[in-house]
Amino acid sequence: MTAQQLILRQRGELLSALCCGGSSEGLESVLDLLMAWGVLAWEDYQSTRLPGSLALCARTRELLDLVYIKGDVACRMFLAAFKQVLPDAQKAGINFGNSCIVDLEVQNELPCRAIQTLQADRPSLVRKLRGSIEGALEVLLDTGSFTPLDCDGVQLPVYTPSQQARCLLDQVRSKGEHAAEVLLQFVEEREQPPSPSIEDDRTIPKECLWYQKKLQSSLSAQSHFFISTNSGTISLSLDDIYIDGHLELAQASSESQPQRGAIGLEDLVGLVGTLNQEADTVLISGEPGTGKSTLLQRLHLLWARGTALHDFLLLFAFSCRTLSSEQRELSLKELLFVHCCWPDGDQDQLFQFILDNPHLILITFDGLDELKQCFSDSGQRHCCPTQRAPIPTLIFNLLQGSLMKGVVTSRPDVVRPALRRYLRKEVFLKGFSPNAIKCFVRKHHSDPHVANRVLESLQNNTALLGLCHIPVFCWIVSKCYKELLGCGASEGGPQTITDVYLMMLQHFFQDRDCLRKPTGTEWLREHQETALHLGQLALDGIRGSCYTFTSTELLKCGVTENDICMGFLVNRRHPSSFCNIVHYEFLHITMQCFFAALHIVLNNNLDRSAIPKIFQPKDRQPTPGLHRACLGHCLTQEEEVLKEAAMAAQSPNTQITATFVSGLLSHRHRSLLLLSCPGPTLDKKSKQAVRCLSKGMHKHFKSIPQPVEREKKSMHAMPDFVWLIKCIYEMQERSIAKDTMATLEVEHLKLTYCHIGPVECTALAYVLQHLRNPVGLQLDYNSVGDVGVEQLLPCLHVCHSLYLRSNNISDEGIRKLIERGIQCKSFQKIALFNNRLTDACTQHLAHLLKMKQNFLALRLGNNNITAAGAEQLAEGLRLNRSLRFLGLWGNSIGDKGTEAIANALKNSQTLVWLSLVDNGVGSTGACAIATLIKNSTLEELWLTKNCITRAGVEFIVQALESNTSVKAVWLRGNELSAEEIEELTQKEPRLIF
Ligand SMILES: Nc1ncnc2c1ncn2[C@@H]1O[C@H](COP(=O)(O)OP(=O)(O)OP(=O)(O)O)[C@@H](O)[C@H]1O
Repeated sequence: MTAQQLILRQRGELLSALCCGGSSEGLESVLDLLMAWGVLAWEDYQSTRLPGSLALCARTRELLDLVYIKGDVACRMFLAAFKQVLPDAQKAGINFGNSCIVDLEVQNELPCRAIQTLQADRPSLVRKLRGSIEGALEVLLDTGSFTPLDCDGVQLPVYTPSQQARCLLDQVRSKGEHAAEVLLQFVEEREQPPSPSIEDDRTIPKECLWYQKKLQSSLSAQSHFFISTNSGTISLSLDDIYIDGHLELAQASSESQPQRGAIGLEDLVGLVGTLNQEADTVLISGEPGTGKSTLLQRLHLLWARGTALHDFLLLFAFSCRTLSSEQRELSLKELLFVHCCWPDGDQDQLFQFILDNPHLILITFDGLDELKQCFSDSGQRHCCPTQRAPIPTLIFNLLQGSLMKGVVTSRPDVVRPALRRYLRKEVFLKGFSPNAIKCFVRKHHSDPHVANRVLESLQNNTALLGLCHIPVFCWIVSKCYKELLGCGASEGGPQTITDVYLMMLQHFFQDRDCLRKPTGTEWLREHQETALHLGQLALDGIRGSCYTFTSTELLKCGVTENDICMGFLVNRRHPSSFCNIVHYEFLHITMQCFFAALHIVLNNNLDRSAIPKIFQPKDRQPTPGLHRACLGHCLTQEEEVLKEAAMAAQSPNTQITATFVSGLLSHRHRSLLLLSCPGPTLDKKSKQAVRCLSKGMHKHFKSIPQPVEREKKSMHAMPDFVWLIKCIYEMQERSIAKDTMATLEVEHLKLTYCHIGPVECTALAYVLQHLRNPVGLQLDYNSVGDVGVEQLLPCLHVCHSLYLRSNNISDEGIRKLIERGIQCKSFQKIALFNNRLTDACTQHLAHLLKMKQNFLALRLGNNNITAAGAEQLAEGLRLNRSLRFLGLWGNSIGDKGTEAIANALKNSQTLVWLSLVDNGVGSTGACAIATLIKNSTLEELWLTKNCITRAGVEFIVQALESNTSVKAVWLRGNELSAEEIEELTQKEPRLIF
């Protein structure tokens, strides 16, 4: 089949592979390559971009048409580019034929002009520039090649670093040859001089190259897992399961530029997102099970294969969990060689090379939260690489950058300001996107029929779909697909995390019982002993922050060979032990928490205080890093009990355990547990848990300060608040949610930066829907996403305002939100600043404005709305009689969009605030705004950072002559000279420049 036919036949698949996930990065990278290879001319490229409003799918279709028309060679090149750019999961199932090898003869002749070089080297220039946009702009400004306005255009906060780099290249091209030369020279100068670099093998001792090979093969081996099943042991490679998770820079690189950009693995140790040039540590933080360890393993594997982290000669990988069990003091040399990889040759020579070339060494620490001590920089300063120190001291000094570069992963709870000071950058791992879930399921099930059925059941159960954003839950759901598909539609399928883990428990137990499957709910009773043994081990571990166990510890808890064979424990050979000591771990820490919870619920002889202890809120904890021993001397006996409880709560894993306890004590699982535990005992435990939850919530409510005069009563949720809400959700008892919410009296509920994803949204909606009076729900700067929005719908009727700034929401999420919002009487305000909205959502927003004549505020700043979207929005604005605030800051509606909006609003008798900041508005737009000013109720008008000239401002001045309501018109950053500003301010003091 020819390449042309392949493209035609697979148009749908190619389209969905390039568009799935909503990110244009795949398409843009394909375009970069096609331009570089000379398949597309500049004009062709432009046709896939113009008009700027084209949605991703439309642009992709445009490209497919273009290459098809260009003939078979172009199609071959397209397929080659596609194959090169997209990750495996996205190109699965696509037939590339054997025609997709790049035909180098088609490439451009060697470029002789700078502009041609920009095109020919586009893919590598994008890579090089994305971490140094600011530097490049500075040089272009200094040489007069760029104006400040050009710079602003490139640095639009909605752009990811790669998009900024492409925009920069396009802008430079439009400026001509000189600008292109300046940029190329800048790039050349930025490239690191090759001082003892990996490229120059001759300067690297043989010893190191051998050691590198050894490290590489050890890390490659670690990417293979051996799983025992009934039919024997199967080997699974990381390649077989890995799907890219969503990585996001935690903070903006500069205050004025709130980067929302998702980044790729390659940017983890690159320049992108650098906050502190002096620091050498990169932190990857993420909630439990979001895939931090897996991501590190992937990074290690790519390094071992030579496909990533090219700048590092040696990579040392450590697990804090394993290091925690090391009691001895070690030197850096011992840490590297004993705990990671033993050198076969001359150790001293190798170590000296490491010390002399720290820039070629990368150290990774997985699971900082699993160290028994919190990070501290106040302890012993340790700079001598051969001197011994306790393991935490050694790690903390490495993280402070006194020795070499490092990457560290951690759950966010334990990342404290002391550590942040030493971070080069912080990156959040946010789990799977909706598309990644699909890819994961498809990769997991080679039978497409099964994969489709699993995906279908997820679509029909959005609570479960929400859970699947956390990879570990996605893995369980995929693994237990038979149990999942076995749930009839009427039963609804798993809804809570506890449901998912119970499903897994049943799956593992029944997998072993293949010859004699217990029926109905008997499976747990059949395996009660195993559950109790493993539960005891798990609980002891959680209490002592211990996640690896020796055979002796297993024995102490009564764990038998048979229990081990159930598959919940995996064994790991301790790297430091030459004496072959085997350590056991639960498959995942959340599984350890689940078993600990199972033990608390099933064990009839447990201490009465077991449940209150695990529900102890975090603020009762001792200062982080404090040891049992230090507290012991100075406390009374009563305080000792409190201390015990506080210690138990110290680990975030205790909270996860408490969440599972709540779930297991839910009425829904009563019939299952009754076979193993007497009813009265279960009732007692359940009452205890409910009491703890209700006490915890009331403590929160009591802490709400009285509002100052004329301010709303507002509650800023503490992290424990979200956890308590999740526990209530796990219990699935509406009466508890109702009773709790009956006493909450606030007008505003603030949950910004609380790591709220779809799972938390499900729980929030479950509880908040019982609020007595509507509130403003502020969820800014979380990871709600489209699935989270859908989960929030049940509580929309009790939200008068919904704030969802920076939440990775797309048009689809907005469509669903509005569909429901229209039916909610109290719903009056929405803030959607910095999401992924395009013109495809404006028709829905217009519909909302038409339908809701009590709607007050619509804030859409920093999205991708263009003139076409503004025109659609205007349809709604024209028919609305209530809107007071309209924010469109940082979109690109231009003059045309401004005319449409101004026209639609010119008879508004309610609008008091309008922002069109940074929208490419020129004097034509200003003229339209002047007509709006004439007879409107507007009080504040924001037109900062546009391209309005004096002529445009004159229209506004004239309009203001007959208007008394307007108090201020902000015009900073437009195209006016200092003299013009002076003169216009004299004329109209309400203009602010
Ligand atoms: N990117 C991924 N691709 C495929 N599967 C993944 C991915 N990330 C995680 N998983 C699955 O989820 C499980 C848990 O992931 P992992 O242990 O990496 O999470 P974590 O964030 O390190 O959790 P914790 O904070 O509890 O240690 C893995 O064993 C794997 O099955």
